[in-house]
Amino acid sequence: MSAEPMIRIEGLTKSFGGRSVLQGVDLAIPRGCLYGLIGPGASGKSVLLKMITGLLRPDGGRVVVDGKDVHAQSELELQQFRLKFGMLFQNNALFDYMNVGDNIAFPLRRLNQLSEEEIAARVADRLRVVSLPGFEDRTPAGLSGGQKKRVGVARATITRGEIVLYDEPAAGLDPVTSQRIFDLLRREQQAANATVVMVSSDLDRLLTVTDRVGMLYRGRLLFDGTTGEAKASQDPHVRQFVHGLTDGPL
Ligand SMILES: Nc1ncnc2c1ncn2[C@@H]1O[C@H](COP(=O)(O)OP(=O)(O)OP(=O)(O)O)[C@@H](O)[C@H]1O
Repeated sequence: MSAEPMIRIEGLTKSFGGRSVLQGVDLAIPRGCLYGLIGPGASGKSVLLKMITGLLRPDGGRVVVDGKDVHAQSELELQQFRLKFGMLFQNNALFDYMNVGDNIAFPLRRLNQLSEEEIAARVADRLRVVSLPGFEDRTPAGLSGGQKKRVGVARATITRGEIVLYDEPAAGLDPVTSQRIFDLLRREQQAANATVVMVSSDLDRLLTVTDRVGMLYRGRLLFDGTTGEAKASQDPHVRQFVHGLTDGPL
């Protein structure tokens, strides 16, 4: 890991309709790190992910990704910049009118760099990695929830983006399938040495794969540290949240 973080967030603020969501968030995510972003519902985790990609503009502060001030870019530059990312967003459903292969190939075709043969080979490789070999011609409607998520992972990693963002990658899945998804994301992150930011409310499983963890609470980053430090934290908010305790300040 080099000294300059892949993602540097400084004094980030955001309000919606007069309601403050982020109140000065500072955060540095090292290169090659799998970073888990946690916090109670509506604490701004998804908002923060969207700001990292430039999909949402902050009211104040800066997001610097790979040395570039994200929100100082023009819309055209931003479109180019977003190609750096793989993304699996919470409601980022698959396109029902496309088969599985075309869904996975979609971000790669937008790059417009590879031949159809190369794209087909990459899609087949991704499907093998997510244990769905030969699923190219299937329709998303005919897949289970877990299979859809795995196709989503295949799509998020097909461009070999240096940065991959996952918002609730295993929501709604059974415990075994969830753990398999987290293990898969970890393997992929390590194989590509990617910088990954992952939001998940499934803390038990999330913390089996993270290097570092940040907790958002009341508009601020209440905690930032290694996974071990998060588990051992004596801060009453962090402790209650990480261990899922009913008694405490939350
Ligand atoms: N585009 C928007 N317009 C108005 N309000 C928004 C918008 N996006 C987010 N919000 C509000 O910002 C707050 C934070 O939302 P966000 O989705 O980031 O929470 P979260 O921490 O990801 O929550 P959860 O764990 O419940 O998904 C919420 O109160 C939400 O209603």
